[in-house]
Amino acid sequence: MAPAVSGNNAIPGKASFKGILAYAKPHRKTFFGVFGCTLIAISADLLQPYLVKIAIDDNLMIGRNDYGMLLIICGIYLLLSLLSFLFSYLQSNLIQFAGQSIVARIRKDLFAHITRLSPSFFDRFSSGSLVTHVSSDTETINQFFTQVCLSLMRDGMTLIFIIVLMFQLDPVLAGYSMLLLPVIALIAVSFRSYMRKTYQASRSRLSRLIAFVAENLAGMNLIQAFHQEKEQQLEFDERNRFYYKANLREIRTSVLFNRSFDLLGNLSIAFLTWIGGRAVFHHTIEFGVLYAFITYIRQFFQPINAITQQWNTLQSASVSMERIWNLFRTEPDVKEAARPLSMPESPVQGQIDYNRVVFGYNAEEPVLKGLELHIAPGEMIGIVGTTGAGKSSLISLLCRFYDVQQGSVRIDGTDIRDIPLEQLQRTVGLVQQEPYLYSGSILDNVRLFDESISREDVISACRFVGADDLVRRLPAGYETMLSDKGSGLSAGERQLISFARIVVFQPAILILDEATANLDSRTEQTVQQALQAVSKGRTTLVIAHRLSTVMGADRIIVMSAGMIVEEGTHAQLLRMRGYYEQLYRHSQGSAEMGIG
Ligand SMILES: Nc1ncnc2c1ncn2[C@@H]1O[C@H](COP(=O)(O)OP(=O)(O)OP(=O)(O)O)[C@@H](O)[C@H]1O
Repeated sequence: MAPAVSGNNAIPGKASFKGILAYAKPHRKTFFGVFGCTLIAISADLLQPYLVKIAIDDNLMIGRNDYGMLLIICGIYLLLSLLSFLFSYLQSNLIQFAGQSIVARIRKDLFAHITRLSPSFFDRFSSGSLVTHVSSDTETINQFFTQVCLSLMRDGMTLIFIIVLMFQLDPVLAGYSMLLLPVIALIAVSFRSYMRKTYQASRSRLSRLIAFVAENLAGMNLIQAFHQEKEQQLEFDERNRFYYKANLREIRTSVLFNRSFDLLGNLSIAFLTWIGGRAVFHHTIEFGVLYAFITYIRQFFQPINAITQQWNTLQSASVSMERIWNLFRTEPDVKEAARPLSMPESPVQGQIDYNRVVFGYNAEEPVLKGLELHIAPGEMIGIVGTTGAGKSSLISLLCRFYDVQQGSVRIDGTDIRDIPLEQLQRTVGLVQQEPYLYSGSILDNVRLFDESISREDVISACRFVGADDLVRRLPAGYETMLSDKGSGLSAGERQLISFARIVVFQPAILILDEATANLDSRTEQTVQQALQAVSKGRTTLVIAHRLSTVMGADRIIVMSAGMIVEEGTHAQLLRMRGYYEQLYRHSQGSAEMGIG
């Protein structure tokens, strides 16, 4: 499995925190609003026990029996409750609005950034871990704003207010209560590191589980074809069990922590009732003060507990921030030139030069070793060779999925690294063995959602490649919706749709990667005809395992171990009696035996 973008043990860096916080800046006013609402809601909440204390000490206990005053106190109490309700509601809505907006923006930028990354990045990172970053990591950041920030603000303020009110009521009792602070801090700190570990273990196991499911779903047909269901099930069970155990451990720790806090809270109430009760007996404090104190001490634990409970979220948020920030910092390997040059000829002629190209997926192991290849405008080149010879690598370089390590690839004399990426993408059209079809209509799949291309252009392109009849036979014609990479169409039909794309977008250079390898001979014929039609007037490179696909090419190059070992027309190569002739004889044998 590919590793996560950054390890789970990543130390939350300042840079990542600052970077993510920059997303919160436009919402400064909202955060001020939240602060204001919190201040009003807390004040309203905390004044209530104080009111009861006034009612007890200044009215009930001294036998004043002032009904009017009692009624006013009850009225104010009710009003404070309403205020607290209203401003708490406002505060929650405001913080949710800010959090959701921030995260929606991060998700948008993240997705845009991922789509700009080079194929080498996707070689390294599994789609499963990327799904986790875009979905759950951003959600954790939302929790950071809506839970951690809110709790720090609300519970932090509550704590300060309670301490002030306690000292104002009775400094001695308040002093006793403060004795509890170090005990609370000790418990919080001792649990902290353990909780962090359990949390991280559970997160990394969950991300491994998600990645496994995503990879399995993507390759389900292969798993079923090779009867790997049992093996995969065993592997899944193992990962599932690991996650289950880690999750249970995390929950157990968290419950133990919370219950210890409850226990401590109850012990302190007992302690205060003892000390305060004695003081009431000795008339050193009033009964209302003791009542207010007991109420405050209950409320005293709540914010501390709430803040420490946020520790988990803070931990996960810092890990998520670090991972997302690392992703943002990942630069595409293939970059736009600092000063891009446009190709001199317009329209593009389609001359291609590979000049002493050295390339490898890692620098130590070159796949192409000083390759030299020159292709004239409009020429059709067939590329053949054994598996792993470097055929796909050759065309990946022309599409600039990767950059050469030495030498250069040029189109019409311009190094492709100097050509603006968008112009290069328009110049080089690629039809892969398994053309990618999007969820959407046939119409949109041909014009790649480019509304500036008319329906008529799409229809005439389909007619040109011989796909019009097949599209019209579909239930909704050009509006037929394809789902799941066009699973309703045959391989040949998907191929024809991708040819129609080429006709619509008119690239000067066309690349076909084993485009007809999967087709039956009748469909192959249709596709061959389409290929002939599409390749007319443009430089075409065709990689084929079936020699029949490239026999008519202007030139065939034969590759082996990253080098061109033979080249010429079909007839010339046969006359050489070399590598190509062997391949040809082998393919003839296979055809006679009904293979390939
Ligand atoms: N993304 C990649 N990361 C690392 N190595 C790769 C990658 N793609 C290909 N290779 C390696 O580079 C070498 C050349 O591969 P390439 O796909 O270019 O050969 P090919 O001739 O197209 O083979 P095939 O006919 O099997 O598709 C092989 O050894 C292959 O294992």
